[in-house]
Amino acid sequence: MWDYIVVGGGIAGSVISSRLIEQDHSLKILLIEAGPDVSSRTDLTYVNSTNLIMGDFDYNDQTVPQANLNNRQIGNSGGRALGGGSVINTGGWIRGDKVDYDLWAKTVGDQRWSYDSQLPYFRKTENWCDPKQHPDQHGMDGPVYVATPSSTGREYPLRDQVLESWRQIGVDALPELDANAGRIQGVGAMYENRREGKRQITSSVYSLDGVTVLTETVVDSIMLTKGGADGNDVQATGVRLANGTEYEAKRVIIAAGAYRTPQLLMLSGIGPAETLAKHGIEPKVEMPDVGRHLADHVMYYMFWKLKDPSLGYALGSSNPLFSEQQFGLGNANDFITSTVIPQDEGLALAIAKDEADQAAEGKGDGFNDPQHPLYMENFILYVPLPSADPIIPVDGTHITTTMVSLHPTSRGSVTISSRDPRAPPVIDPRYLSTEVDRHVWRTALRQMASLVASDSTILGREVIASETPPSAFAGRPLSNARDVLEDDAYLDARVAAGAISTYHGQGTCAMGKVVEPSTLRVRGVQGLYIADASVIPVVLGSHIQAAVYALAEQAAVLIAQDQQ
Ligand SMILES: Cc1cc2nc3c(=O)[nH]c(=O)nc-3n(C[C@H](O)[C@H](O)[C@H](O)COP(=O)(O)OP(=O)(O)OC[C@H]3O[C@@H](n4cnc5c(N)ncnc54)[C@H](O)[C@@H]3O)c2cc1C
Repeated sequence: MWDYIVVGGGIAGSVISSRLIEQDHSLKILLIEAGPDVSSRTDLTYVNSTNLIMGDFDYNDQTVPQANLNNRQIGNSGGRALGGGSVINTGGWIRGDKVDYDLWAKTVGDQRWSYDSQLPYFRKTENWCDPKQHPDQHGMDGPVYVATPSSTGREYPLRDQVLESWRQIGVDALPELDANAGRIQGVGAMYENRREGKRQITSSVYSLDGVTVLTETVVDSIMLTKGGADGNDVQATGVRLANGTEYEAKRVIIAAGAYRTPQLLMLSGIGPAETLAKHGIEPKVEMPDVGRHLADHVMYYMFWKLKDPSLGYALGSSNPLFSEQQFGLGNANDFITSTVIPQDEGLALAIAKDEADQAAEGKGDGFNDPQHPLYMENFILYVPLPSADPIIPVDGTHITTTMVSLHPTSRGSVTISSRDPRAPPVIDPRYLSTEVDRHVWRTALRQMASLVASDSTILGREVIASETPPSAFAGRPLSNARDVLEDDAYLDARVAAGAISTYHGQGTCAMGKVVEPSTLRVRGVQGLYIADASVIPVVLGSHIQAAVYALAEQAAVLIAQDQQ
């Protein structure tokens, strides 16, 4: 009999297992991970690794066709290895804004989840590169090292022009360029959880000594018994593997991620009644919210041709700077810039339209809050990203702008396609299904045009020649021309044709609906807990791994304390 079985050895599962055994060395903990241990592989380690997205350790899920993205199926990556997302993710360390965490606490009615209450857990995770920077906000001796380009000796040739151009359109630098201190509006340094360029796999930087780890082992379902006076008390007693083996435990913690945690609940008989009935699964606890409220951040990028590539601004140019060793230690950008979408008439109209639609169609899920500040995140990468259309060689002629909508109000769902735990879940994020989200993207494209393609900025005047658009838009690049910026249909079409996922699925077993905020226990079930990205109840304007680390740190405390 195990004291704990943790299902999923990803970011949250590794942190929780590590912290539980650290609190009590006598515990018997079994951590079960579907993928292999890849900690000694070198083809995942550095920024130039090619075995990441769509590689050997990516679930490489696809969404169902997305109505507002030209019916495209959107790739939704997820790590399938010990370490989960930390094995293939990009390493951006972006905590998000205080207001999001405070909304989280308000939404679930529990101050444990406010920014100030989560701050000790953010700090517990971090080993910050600069001990003098906001020491009240950052941890200095946690397992995860966090670096900036400048702390690794990387300052890119366009750095000053980018900073100045943001200032020229009214976007200032954050204090100490720190976008991880509770405020995101403005320009901050790009933080990455790489140590001397190396990826930090969670299960390697958090010690699992004393934890029994089973890799390449898929859990089929949670074993549940029904008892009590009325026969309705449900108790988790262990897990059943896909190969039929059963392990008993006093407590089971599910940390299988935003797509596979709801899948596992449904396969165990916890979920919407009609889904369980459709697949012939014996219902144990009817819970319609399992798999609902899925949120994900949409990303969109564009390529910009430089006026004079010989100036050596982009990777692939003959600039000798880029051959220096430190330029291999992180992604090719200096800054992350978050801008707020103005609370103007356009936004008000979009909100009114969505409210009317939701009333009519009953689509509101209680978490959409368009009154909350809506942020757009912007990066300038000094290299063209890999792309099928247009194909841009890394020859120093182009840079990339990337945007991520941090507070989408669209919500989707995850469900199961079969009783097989290895079958991919059915993922429907319903990207851009609200007018607010479409309005946000139009506003963001206009802002990007004013940053890189207008006379108002150094970038627009001196550095960038024009956009190199996908073939469907050849002859009509994004520019600062009125006929482009005022053409909503054109702006919508650009995003519909090119938007992709940022792989930040969250909210599918939401706290306050599926799990108790004070314990992370699954409602109506003794001995069963969830702690991973699936429990985040409001969309976080972050890249969520920092939030998942902090959540898991606190989960290890709350679950250990829970006297059920
Ligand atoms: C390509 C990519 C890039 C990203 N870039 C960034 C970034 O730059 N910055 C950032 O902050 N975030 C980034 N993210 C997001 C971040 O990595 C995830 O949000 C995070 O990993 C979620 O943590 P988790 O613990 O909830 O789930 P995961 O880390 O996904 O872990 C879930 C684990 O459960 C295992 N599992 C699932 N089902 C079963 C089962 N039935 N039996 C046994 N094991 C199971 C999985 O194999 C997996 O290892 C990125 C993600 C991806 C995929």
